[in-house]
This record gives sequence, C-alpha cells and structure tokens, in this order.
Amino acid sequence: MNAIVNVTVTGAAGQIGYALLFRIASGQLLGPDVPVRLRLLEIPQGVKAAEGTAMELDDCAFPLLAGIDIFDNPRDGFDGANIALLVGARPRAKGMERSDLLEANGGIFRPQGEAINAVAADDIRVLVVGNPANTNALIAASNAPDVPKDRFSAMTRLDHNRALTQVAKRAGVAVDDVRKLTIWGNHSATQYPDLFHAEIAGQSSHVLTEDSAWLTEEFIPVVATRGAAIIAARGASSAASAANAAIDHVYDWVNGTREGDWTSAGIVSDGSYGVPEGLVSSFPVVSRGGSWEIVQGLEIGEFSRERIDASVAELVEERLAVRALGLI
Ligand SMILES: NC(=O)C1=CN([C@@H]2O[C@H](COP(=O)(O)OP(=O)(O)OC[C@H]3O[C@@H](n4cnc5c(N)ncnc54)[C@H](O)[C@@H]3O)[C@@H](O)[C@H]2O)C=CC1
Ligand SMILES: O=C([O-])CC(=O)C(=O)O
Repeated sequence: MNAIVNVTVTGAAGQIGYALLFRIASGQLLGPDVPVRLRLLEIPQGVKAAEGTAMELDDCAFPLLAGIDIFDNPRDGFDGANIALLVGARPRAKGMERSDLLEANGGIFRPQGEAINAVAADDIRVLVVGNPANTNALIAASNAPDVPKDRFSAMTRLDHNRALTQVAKRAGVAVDDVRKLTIWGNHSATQYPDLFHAEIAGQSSHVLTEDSAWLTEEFIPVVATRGAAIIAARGASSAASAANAAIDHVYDWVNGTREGDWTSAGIVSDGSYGVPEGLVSSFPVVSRGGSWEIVQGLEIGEFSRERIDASVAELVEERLAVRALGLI
C-alpha cells in the first residue's frame, strides 16, 4: 500500500465540496491504490454541515479513506497537506462577472497562502477553484514565498472539458477523439478556447476552424459563457462538473497527462507566448514527473493572438486590483 496522502479541501460544506469529497475518498483523485486523509476546512458557520458530510463519508466505508478531520482555521487545515483544493469562496449570482467576486473572495486567499507557506508538506500542490480562480491563485502563491510557484495552479479544466464536448458534438466524434485543444488566459468570459492545433480523430481540425461563423459566434462564446448559462438554468453555479474538473486536474498533475495530448491549466507564467511573467494564466500543458510544463513552439496566428492578448490584459487588470487591495 502507498503512503497516506493528506488532502485539504476548503469550502467542504459547499456545493462543489459535496460533489468532490466522495470522489476523492473513493480514489478518483489520486488513483485506486492511494489512501487519503481528508482535512476539511470551513468557516465556523460551515463546520456543522461539514460534520454532516463527514458522517456520510464514514457511512460509505471507503477502503482508501484513512481519516477525516474538520478545521475552522487555515493553520490547522493545511498542516501537513500534500494536496490542497481551494474551493471555499463565494460563488457568483446571476448578472455578475467572476471578477466582481475579487473583493469578497480575494481576502480569503492571502491567509490561506500564508498558512500553506507555514505548515503544508514540502511537496504541497495547490489547485485554486474559488473565483476569480486565476487571480486568487496569484494571491495564494504570492503569500507563500517559500513554496515553489509551480506548485500553485488555477482551474481551467472545466472550460477545457466544456470545449471538448462542444467540438465532439459538432464533429460527430467521441469526446475521447478530440485532442490538443487549449484554453488560454483567464477563467472568465474573455478566455480563449483555441482549436487551431486540435486534432479530431487523428485529423486536423481545419474543417471546424474554417467555419468562422460557428467558431466565432457559437463555439467560443458558448464555452466562454457556459458558467453563466448554467447559473441561468440551474439557479446556482456549476458544482458536479466543477468537482469533476478538479479531479481531472489533480489526477493528471500527479499521474501525468496522456501521450499525444495536452490539457489546460492556469499556472504561473514564465513569459511563454508573451504572457507577462508571474500572471496566473491558462496555457496548454502536459504533466511529467508531477510538474506542469507549458507546451512550447505552437504557432499563434493573428486570430488567436488578439484573443489571448485580450484575456491576458484582463489578468493584468486583476493583478493591479489586488495590488491596490494590498493582497499581494
Ligand atoms: N474555477 C472553476 O471552474 C469554478 C469555480 N467555481 C467557484 O468555486 C467556489 C465555490 O463554489 P460553490 O461550492 O458552488 O459555493 P458554495 O457557496 O456552495 O460553497 C462555498 C463554501 O465555502 C465556504 N467558505 C467560504 N469562505 C471560506 C474560507 N475562508 N475558508 C473555508 N471555507 C470557506 C462556505 O462556508 C461554503 O460552505 C465559488 O467561488 C465558485 O464561483 C465554481 C465552478 C467552477
Ligand atoms: O460561472 C461561474 O461563476 C462558476 C464557474 O466558474 C463556472 O461554471 O465556470
């Protein structure tokens, strides 16, 4: 049996938390032979509901679940954490953009970054889900100076998965036949889902990229505004699909992405593709040996360049805003 991995989940009593915890405990986050100990972090008002979820987790008798502890402060919650899923934050309501949450949520990620810096395990890997995810990841990373920057990531896997399905439906192929698609930039309405390097059942995607009406009026806006469409339909923001994307993200990070493909993740930019160093932006990435690497050498045409630049400009604005708030 492998060593037990400590997984801290913040916002454990929330919607995403409820969809996520059972999948982690059943082995889907790290693999079927990796035991996990859950550390649930909530605000004091959320602790009772988290206790209820913990009772249900117990009642599943998951063989891989080595224990559950519940905390209401980050110093205890992140103590010894190997993996941290930062989900706990306010979701947006109808009519809001995710950046409208910056003031309400940004303040959560500074003390959490500080606590991760102080008490997490040396191999800590952090995925930020709470919105606005990219800039919250920037805040957490900036407040954890002793943790290598490449251990922080923001979730754009949900956007990536949404794009896979839109392409598969349009092309009439299975989702698994769509490869090398990229989400660039911010997890916001400015994100750019890029099909120019995608492969569909081993073929180039030019049939789709040449259909400019579908590309610009349907595919890109449908993917980029899917979160709002779900809020409009469900009356609450996506939860099970978000939890699923978090599972996919961490599983690939730890176990490696499949050969001949890549995925998308928000990571701290090293300046690749003209994205200013230090911003947390979504890139095409592979994971090797437990680290994300940006896929290099892709040709970026004018159509893509404009859209990447627009989303990155929004990230620059968000960075300025959190600087002004004193969060970084
Ligand atoms: N990156 C992505 O693709 C997605 C991100 N999200 C974001 O995920 C976040 C959570 O969404 P839901 O679970 O639907 O919200 P929710 O409101 O159902 O749950 C949030 C939970 O976080 C807890 N919480 C608040 N502050 C906390 C803190 N400082 N420490 C620990 N826990 C804290 C709350 O008590 C609550 O239980 C939202 O910001 C939402 O916008 C949602 C879907 C996709
Ligand atoms: O749209 C929202 O506010 C929730 C979210 O991030 C998503 O579903 O992508």
